[in-house]
Amino acid sequence: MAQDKGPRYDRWYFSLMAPNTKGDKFAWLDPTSIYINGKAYHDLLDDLVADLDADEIDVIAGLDAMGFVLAAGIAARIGKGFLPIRKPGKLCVDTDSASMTNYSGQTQSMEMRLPAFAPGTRVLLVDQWVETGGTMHGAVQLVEQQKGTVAGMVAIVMEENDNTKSYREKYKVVTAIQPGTEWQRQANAQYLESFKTYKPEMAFPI
Ligand SMILES: O=P(O)(O)OC[C@H]1O[C@H](OP(=O)(O)OP(=O)(O)O)[C@H](O)[C@@H]1O
Repeated sequence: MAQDKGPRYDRWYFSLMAPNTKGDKFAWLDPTSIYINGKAYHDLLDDLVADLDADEIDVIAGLDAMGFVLAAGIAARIGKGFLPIRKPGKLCVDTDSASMTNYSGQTQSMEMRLPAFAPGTRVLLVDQWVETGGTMHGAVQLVEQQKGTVAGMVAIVMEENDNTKSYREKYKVVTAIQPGTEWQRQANAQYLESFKTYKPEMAFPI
């Protein structure tokens, strides 16, 4: 029997996200379990693509590493190209660099090929998850350094804080978990009630 998606504010695939079992050095959850299951991954892409206007986007930038998975999926769905924004030292071509501090508290750089696009190009930024917003800040800098325009931001969720509030005010932000919902509240608290019943088998592909 086909899995019912559930309402937009309470999609079934949200509860496939896995809790951290490795402690403080790691992110508090792992959304990649969604990607294992074809129905879940495509229901997620359906939700993200539904709120995008392809006519307002020239290229989809994915943030290293797991942002690549969603960015490439969205690019394929809406017929756009894919631009990787990478962690440092990965690209073997000329690069621009931007500094950012993420949830771990460490300041790192991010890199994008130079040049990547013509001035005025509209770039959609896609990441898996936005916690502090630091990684997105690095990506915004890279786009603006090459005189591109940020066409919007996409993630499974954007936790709510001062950084991300400014993103919602300034850009079109599309998230699977939407503001004002119980799932958003739990994401802000960095604990999902679904962790209590989560089992890896729930995401198995068959
Ligand atoms: O909003 P922030 O505090 O910057 O955190 C969000 C970033 O952290 C996670 O990636 P991570 O750097 O752990 O790398 P990964 O994609 O390789 O798992 C996530 O996918 C974002 O890229």
